[in-house]
Amino acid sequence: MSTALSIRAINLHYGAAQALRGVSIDCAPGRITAVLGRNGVGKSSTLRAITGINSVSAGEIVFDSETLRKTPPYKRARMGLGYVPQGREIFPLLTVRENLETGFAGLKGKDKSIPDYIFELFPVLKSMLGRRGGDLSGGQQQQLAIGRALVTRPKVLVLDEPTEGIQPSIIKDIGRALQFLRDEKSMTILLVEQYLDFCREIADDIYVMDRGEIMHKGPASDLDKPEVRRHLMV
Ligand SMILES: Nc1ncnc2c1ncn2[C@@H]1O[C@H](COP(=O)(O)OP(=O)(O)OP(=O)(O)O)[C@@H](O)[C@H]1O
Repeated sequence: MSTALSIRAINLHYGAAQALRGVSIDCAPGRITAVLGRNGVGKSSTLRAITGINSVSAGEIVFDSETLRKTPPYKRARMGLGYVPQGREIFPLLTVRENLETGFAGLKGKDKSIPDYIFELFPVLKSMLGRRGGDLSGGQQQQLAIGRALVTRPKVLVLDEPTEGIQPSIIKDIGRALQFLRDEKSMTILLVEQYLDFCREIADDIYVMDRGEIMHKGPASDLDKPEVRRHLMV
């Protein structure tokens, strides 16, 4: 299988505590890969290893045929790795437009624009361009965080729990947006989630984590198997 992003047997430690144990994930181009697992099993740590925020203690991450070793997060972003962090992390005092423009940092002069399709996906951002990020609802902030990542023109989009704390109608909009990015923009998407129904609806491939390890990988339909759900029950 060809991959756009490949995580190979990574370990990650916080001091003496090991958070990831030999985690391997392959993201096929133009598909949505979802990583599921309960709280604290290592989903965010996996994404932070991919983006370079946290260093791995073993294994490797291959993106766009390049092995990322000490590559800092801003260089990974410039290479085309877009990241939507858990909790959104938008800038509350900047306007919506300014938040989106922070995505220009790694772009060449002629590319420094906000693609129109972002406003087609999330019309609310257009109507609120002059408002401060902090004035937006949680769901609107999530749309802004996704929009900001799209401004960077990512080849691979990585999202940490995009449905967390968000109302159902906006979850639907986000699901549709991710499917559009996959189907119309051939984007490769990796997301971590706890919301099973969302993953069953939009994901192609799933990985299930438990206590720092991958316990299962397969098609999204595997979410109906009792032995897979066992790892996800609280
Ligand atoms: N900065 C940190 N320092 C020390 N331990 C950490 C740190 N971040 C995470 N951990 C620990 O590493 C383990 C994995 O955490 P991680 O946040 O990756 O899990 P998660 O599956 O994303 O959970 P959640 O859904 O709650 O975000 C947990 O035991 C957590 O307590």
